[in-house]
Amino acid sequence: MTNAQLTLVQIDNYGPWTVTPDPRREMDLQTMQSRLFADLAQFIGGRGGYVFFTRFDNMVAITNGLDRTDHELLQETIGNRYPVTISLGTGIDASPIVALESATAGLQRAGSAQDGDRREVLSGDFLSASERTPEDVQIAHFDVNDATGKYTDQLNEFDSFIQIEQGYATLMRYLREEHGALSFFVGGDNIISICPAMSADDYHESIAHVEADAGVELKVGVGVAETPHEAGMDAKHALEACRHRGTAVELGVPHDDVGVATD
Ligand SMILES: Nc1nc2c(ncn2[C@@H]2O[C@H](COP(=O)(O)OP(=O)(O)OP(=O)(O)O)[C@@H](O)[C@H]2O)c(=O)[nH]1
Repeated sequence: MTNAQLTLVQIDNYGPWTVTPDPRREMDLQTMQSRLFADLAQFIGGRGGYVFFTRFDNMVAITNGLDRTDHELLQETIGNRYPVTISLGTGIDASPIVALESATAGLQRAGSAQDGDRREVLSGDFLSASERTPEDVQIAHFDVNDATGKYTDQLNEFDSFIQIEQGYATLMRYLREEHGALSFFVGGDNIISICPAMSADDYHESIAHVEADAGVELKVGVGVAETPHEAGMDAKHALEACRHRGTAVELGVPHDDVGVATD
């Protein structure tokens, strides 16, 4: 059984800040948001977690392996270096969406995202070392089949983007509704999902649904481990196994099983 620790990252009072005293230059906001995401990715990724940019003012992380002290340090270092602060809510559950619901509830109980005096909230629980197991995190790494040949080398960038986003929209909704999984576009033609304990059949059905609904063909590699980094690396190796074997779904392929490089 999986046991995901999710962290909701919310920029405090960001809406008002973007227009105070006057609306700020959009490219300055984009620069700040993407630098903040880069710093979160480095901090959380360096400790074995994954963070996704989602809407930038709110970001979702899977933080198995990060404890309360790590979260406090993250708030402190962002507060020291940025013109904004962040609140963090955590939740733990076998179902990723339930974990995120409880992470969200902690912040919502403390006040609104746009309360000027609700700052640097840290709410929720953390997995203790003794609770952690090698089955806690299931990561699925989806990739569009031959995106280069079908889209990038054929269509202009905007029409390629529409195709990829349609596949993403269909997949994210299906996995959310059928399995309580959380899916994030990570660039190119790649989608990474935080999943509960799902079977190969579940993944085959997900891929079939996206092909039928959006006309986008996917393959997926899946990894299971104690931390997002380890599960995510196994998922990438499993995706390489799909390419080598011509399969649509590969689960937990050992690194040396398909003649691909190990990390
Ligand atoms: N975030 C992320 N992006 C990747 C990764 N691998 C590839 N990409 C992106 O995906 C794009 C397409 O690469 P591929 O998926 O390898 O190419 P493809 O044409 O779809 O070919 P096949 O996947 O082999 O069918 C690249 O230009 C990158 O932007 C990855 O591991 N993570």
